[in-house]
Amino acid sequence: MKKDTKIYIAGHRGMVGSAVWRTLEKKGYTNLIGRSSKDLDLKNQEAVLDFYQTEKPEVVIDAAAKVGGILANNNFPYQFLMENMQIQNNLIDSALKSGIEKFIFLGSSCIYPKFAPQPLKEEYLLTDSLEPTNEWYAIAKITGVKACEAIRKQFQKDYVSLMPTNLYGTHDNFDLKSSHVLPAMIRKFHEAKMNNNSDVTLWGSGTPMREFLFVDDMAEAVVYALENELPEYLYNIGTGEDLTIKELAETIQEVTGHQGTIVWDADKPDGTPRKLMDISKMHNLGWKHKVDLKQGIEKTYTWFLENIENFKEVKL
Ligand SMILES: NC(=O)C1=CN([C@@H]2O[C@H](COP(=O)(O)OP(=O)(O)OC[C@H]3O[C@@H](n4cnc5c(N)ncnc54)[C@H](OP(=O)(O)O)[C@@H]3O)[C@@H](O)[C@H]2O)C=CC1
Ligand SMILES: C[C@H]1O[C@H](OP(=O)(O)OP(=O)(O)OC[C@H]2O[C@@H](n3cnc4c(=O)[nH]c(N)nc43)[C@H](O)[C@@H]2O)[C@@H](O)[C@@H](O)C1=O
Repeated sequence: MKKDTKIYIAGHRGMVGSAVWRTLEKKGYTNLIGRSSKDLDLKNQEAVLDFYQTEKPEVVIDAAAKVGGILANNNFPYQFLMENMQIQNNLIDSALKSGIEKFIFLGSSCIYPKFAPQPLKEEYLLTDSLEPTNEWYAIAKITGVKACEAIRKQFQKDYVSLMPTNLYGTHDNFDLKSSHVLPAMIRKFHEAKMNNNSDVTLWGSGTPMREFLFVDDMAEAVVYALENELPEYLYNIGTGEDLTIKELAETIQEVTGHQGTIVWDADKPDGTPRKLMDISKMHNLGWKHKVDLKQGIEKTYTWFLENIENFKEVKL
C-alpha cells in the first residue's frame, strides 16, 4: 500500500477509528480523510455517494456504527438493527458504485450463535440462533459481512470483514447506561473509591466469560488487513484468552485501588455465556496482539483519569 493512498476512515473520532488513524499516521500514511457524523450522516445514502464521488477515496475502513453495551443493545433494538444496516449499506454499496477496490468492514463477535462450540471459528457463522440481547446488532453486522462477501464473489474486489472480540481502551465510552462492561467497571470502581470505598453494583451473575482486546492491537489488525490482500472474507480478531466477569471485576478493583464490596444485580442480563474467538487464521497470517489485559486496563485507567472532566452523561 502506497503511503499516499487516499484512505477514508468512517468513524474516525470513535474509539477504534481514532486508534486506526493514529496508527496509520505513525506508519507514515499521509492521505487520511474522516468526517464527523455532524458533517456527514452515514445514514443518508445520497450524501455518502456524493462524498465518495467528490473525495474519491481509494480505500474505506468502516469503523462507524451504532455501538453500545448489553443494556443499550437490549433497550434499543430498532436503532441497533436499522442504523447499523443504513450506515454500512450506504458505505459498502456506494463504495462498489464508486469503483473503490478495497473495503475493510468491522463486525463483532456477537455474530456467532449463542451456544456455538468454543472457541468460535469463522465457519460457525449462521449455524444456530443468536443471543437475544444483541441479535438486532448481530443481524445488522451479519448483513455487512455477507454484503462484502457477495462483492468479493461477484466482482472480485478486496472487501474483507474483521470480527473483533470485546474491545476497550483510550477514547472508550464511559457512560454507565450505554457503555460496555470494562469502561463501566473502571468508572464505577474509581467513583466508589473516591466515595469512601462505597459498594460497587455490577450487572448479572458475574459468571459469563468474555475476551478483551486493547484498541491499539485492533488498529494493528486493521492495518494488517489494509497492507495485505487477505485470502478469505472473514477473520476473527482477539487475544484467544478469556476470563469471567467476576475475575475482570477483581482485576479492575485492584488497578483502581477500590477496597469496598461488590454487589451483583441479578435483574440485569448476563448475555451470552461465553464467546471466545478462535484467532488461528489471523495468527497464521502473522498478526498477534501485544498488550495484555492488565497492562491495557492500566493504560485505559490512566487515560480515564486524564479525561475525566470530558465524559458526557448520556450517549444514546
Ligand atoms: N467497542 C467494542 O467493544 C466493539 C466494537 N466493534 C465494532 O468496531 C467499530 C468501532 O466501534 P467503536 O470505536 O467502539 O465505536 P464508537 O462508538 O467509539 O465510534 C463509532 C463512530 O461511528 C460514528 N457514527 C455513528 N453513527 C454515525 C452516523 N450516522 N454517521 C456518521 N458517523 C457515525 C461516530 O461518529 P461521531 O463521533 O462523529 O458521532 C463514532 O465516531 C464498530 O463497527 C463496532 O461495531 C466490534 C466489537 C467490539
Ligand atoms: C462487544 C459486544 O458487547 C455487547 O455484548 P456483551 O459482551 O454482553 O456486553 P457488555 O460489555 O455490556 O457486558 C458484558 C458482561 O458484563 C456484565 N456487566 C457487569 N457489570 C456491568 C456494567 O456495569 N456494565 C455493562 N455494560 N456490563 C456489565 C454484563 O451483564 C455482561 O454479562 C453486545 O451487546 C454487542 O455490542 C457486542 O458485540
